Amino acid sequence: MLILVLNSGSSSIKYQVRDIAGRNDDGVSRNDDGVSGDDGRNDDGGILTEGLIDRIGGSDPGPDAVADHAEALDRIDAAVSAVLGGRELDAVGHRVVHGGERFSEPVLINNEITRAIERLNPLAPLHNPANVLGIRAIAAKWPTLPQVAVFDTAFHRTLPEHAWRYAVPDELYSRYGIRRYGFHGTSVGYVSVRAARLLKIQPENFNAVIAHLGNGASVTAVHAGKSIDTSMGFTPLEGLVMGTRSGDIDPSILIFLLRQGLDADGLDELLNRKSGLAGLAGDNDMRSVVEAADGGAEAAQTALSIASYRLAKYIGGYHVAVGGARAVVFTAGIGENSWRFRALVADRLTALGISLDEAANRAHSKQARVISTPDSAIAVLVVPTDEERAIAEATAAVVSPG
Ligand SMILES: Nc1ncnc2c1ncn2[C@@H]1O[C@H](COP(=O)(O)OP(=O)(O)O)[C@@H](O)[C@H]1O
Ligand SMILES: CC(=O)OP(=O)(O)O
Ligand SMILES: [Mg+2]
Repeated sequence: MLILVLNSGSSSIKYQVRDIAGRNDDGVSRNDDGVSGDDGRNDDGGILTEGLIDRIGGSDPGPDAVADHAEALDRIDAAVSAVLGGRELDAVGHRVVHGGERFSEPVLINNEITRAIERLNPLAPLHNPANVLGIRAIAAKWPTLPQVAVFDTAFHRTLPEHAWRYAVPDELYSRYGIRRYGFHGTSVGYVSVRAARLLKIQPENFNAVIAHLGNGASVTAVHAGKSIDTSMGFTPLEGLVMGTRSGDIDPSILIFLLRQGLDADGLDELLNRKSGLAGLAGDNDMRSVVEAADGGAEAAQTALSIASYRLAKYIGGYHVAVGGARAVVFTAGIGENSWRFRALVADRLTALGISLDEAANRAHSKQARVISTPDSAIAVLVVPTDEERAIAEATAAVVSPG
């Protein structure tokens, strides 16, 4: 079964065409939890083509600059047509960031579902609009092709009420659905299973803190394999310091700024697009921020310090929430690639008895691996995420169940 997966992030679209049946023909079985192999190994079987179009709408207009998600989709269409060579796609699986209260499982998309996803746009302003654009572009091009939505929020449906409810009158929840939803769930669920297997722990017995650090960043407390708390909330703005998002701030700051004359759009722009690393250091890309910090730029050094401190505080809290984590796991763009940022975070966790193996932390690798010393009280892992794979398998299951 040929599945095209579209993963529209805020600054990038990752795409992949996977042959799900081909993988099974190769003798690799699909496990119930959607992760093949029991040793944390990355199994790349079945990928026909894949690509990443990043720095969409970025500030530096290079020769390969991509203006927006629509232009990115045109490029993807050309690349995919070239490898299909006359074969036809069986389905498209979309990463959809916000599923609201309604969607807790992957669903087959129709016009009504697309409109429901679109109605959630205000709750994920950097993401759902891009997701909807992708769904409509595919429907226009291949009107009969089944499309499936796989939601970032679904993995967090296990949050207990003390974690999902905000301390505000119930009307805000009952009338507007204001609660913690949590995001990056497809990634965190996948990474959690792989991390557990790497440590030879049954995934359903695994307690861990998982940090998904991309342009958007969140950290999740996993207890017995399930999400019990997570740093993103009603929208993907709460929690950690991100590329362009502030993460946690005192809500009174919004009230103060409203009274100063800033309107809702202005606040949205300020906190979702002009804050985080971009607001502190003038650049949303971790590579540039680390480079600037190394070059002596104080604003970049301060930005790294604030971001690593914020994450370390959450890790300490979630270690308590899960009743003692067996592992702290880093994943996504920054988590997988920035040894500098991992070291800054780990340096703040010595009170938990965490110690990094410096050489292992610095080593370049695409493999899931342990980067702590053997005597570290909690194992520290880098586990590459594979949202596309998880989405392809969920899509296949919806399109041809059983
Ligand atoms: N080699 C690297 N070193 C440091 N940071 C990196 C590296 N590669 C990617 N990143 C960072 O990863 C982030 C993007 O992560 P990604 O998971 O692709 O984000 P998203 O899916 O939200 O677009 C950016 O901040 C980028 O700078
Ligand atoms: C939910 C979210 O922030 O996603 P991303 O990290 O892809 O921007
Ligand atoms: Mg991402």
